[in-house]
Amino acid sequence: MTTLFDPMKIGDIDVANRLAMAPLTRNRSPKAVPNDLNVTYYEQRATAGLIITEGTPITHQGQGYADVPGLYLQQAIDGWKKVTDAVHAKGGKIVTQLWHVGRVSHVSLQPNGAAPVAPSAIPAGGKTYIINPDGTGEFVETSAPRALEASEIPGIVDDFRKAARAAMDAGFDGVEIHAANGYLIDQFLKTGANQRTDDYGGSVENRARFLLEVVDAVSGEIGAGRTGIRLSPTTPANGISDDDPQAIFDYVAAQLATRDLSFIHVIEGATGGDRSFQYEGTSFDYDAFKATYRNAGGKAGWMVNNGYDRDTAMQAVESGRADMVSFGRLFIANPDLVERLETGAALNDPDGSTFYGGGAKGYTDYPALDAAA
Ligand SMILES: C=C(C(=O)O)c1ccccc1
Repeated sequence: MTTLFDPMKIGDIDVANRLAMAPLTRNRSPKAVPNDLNVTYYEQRATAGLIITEGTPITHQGQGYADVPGLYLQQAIDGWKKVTDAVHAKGGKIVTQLWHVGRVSHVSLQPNGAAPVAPSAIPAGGKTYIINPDGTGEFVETSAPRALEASEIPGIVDDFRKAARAAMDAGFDGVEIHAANGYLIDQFLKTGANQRTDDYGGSVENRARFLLEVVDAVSGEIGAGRTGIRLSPTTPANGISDDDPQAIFDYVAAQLATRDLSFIHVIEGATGGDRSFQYEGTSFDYDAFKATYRNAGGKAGWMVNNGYDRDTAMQAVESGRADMVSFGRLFIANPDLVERLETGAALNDPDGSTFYGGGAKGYTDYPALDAAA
C-alpha cells in the first residue's frame, strides 16, 4: 500500500516523499529580492518531498503585496539561485509559484502608481499588505482595478513564459502556476470577477482561455513535466466567487488532462479555513472533479490542501484519493515536518503574529527535533 512517505515521480520531477510545502507568503524579501534569511528558511525545510515557494510575482504589475520576492529582476534570479542551490545541496526539490495578483493590489505597489489590472473593473473588496514610506507595514483596502484590453492579454501570457524561463535559470526544478485564491487567473475563471463580453468572458471555454494560454506558454518554455498548477474551485479568498464552479472546473480538468502536467494542486474549500465552504447556491464535488481529470487521461500527481493533519493526510494517500498532500502552517512551525509526521513526534505550534513581515523570529527560529533533544 502506498503511504505518505513513499517516493514518486510527478511528471519529470522525482520526489522523496508525498509531503509538499505549500506556497506561503511571508513578506520577508525587501525590494522583491530573495536574501540570505530566505535561503536559510527554505534550506531548513528541504526534506519536504517538494517545496513550493511563496507566490513570486512574474512582473512588477503582478505584484500585490510588499516585500514578496519576484522573478523579474536579475538580482532576484541571482537570489533565488542561492535558495535552490541550498535546497538541492540538502537533497530537496523546489519549484516556484508564478503569481500575478490581478486586482488584488494597491496603487503604491503598481508601476507608476497605476491602477491594478483585472478581467473586469470589479474591486476585490479585500485587503493587501503595503509598506508605508516610514517603513511601517499594514494591511489596506485593495485599489479599484481597470479592465485589461484584449490586446494586453498576450503580453501577460508571455510574461508568465519569461518568468518560467527565469525560474529554470534560477535553478528551480519546475514551477507552479498560481491559478487559485482569487488572483488574476482565478479572476478570469470565475463569474464574480469576469464579466467580459469578448473571447475571454462569458462561456466556460472563454473564461478558461487565459488559464490554458498560460499553461501552454509555460509548458512550451520549460516542459509540461515541470509545470504544475494550483486551483481553488470554491475559495472565497480575495472576494472571488462563481455561479457554477463544477461547470468551469470540469471543463478545466478535461482540458488540463491533455497537457501532461507535473501536478494538480487543489485547495479544498475556503483557503486556510472551512473545508466545506461552497459558493451560494452551488455544491462542488471534489471527487467528481478529480474523476473528470483522470477519465480524460490526466496523469499528473494529484495534490490536496487545506487543514490536513497526520491522520487525514496518511488516509488521503493510502486511500488513493490523493498522491500528495501540501501543508502550510505546519511547515512554517516544523522545518522537519516529514520526520515528525513519520515518527509521530510532537509538533511545534505556529505563531500567527509572525506569519507576515519581520525577520528571523517566527521564520527561521522554529526548532527541529534534533535541536530540541
Ligand atoms: C499568495 C497568497 C495566496 O495564494 O493566498 C497569499 C498572499 C498573502 C497572504 C496570504 C496568502
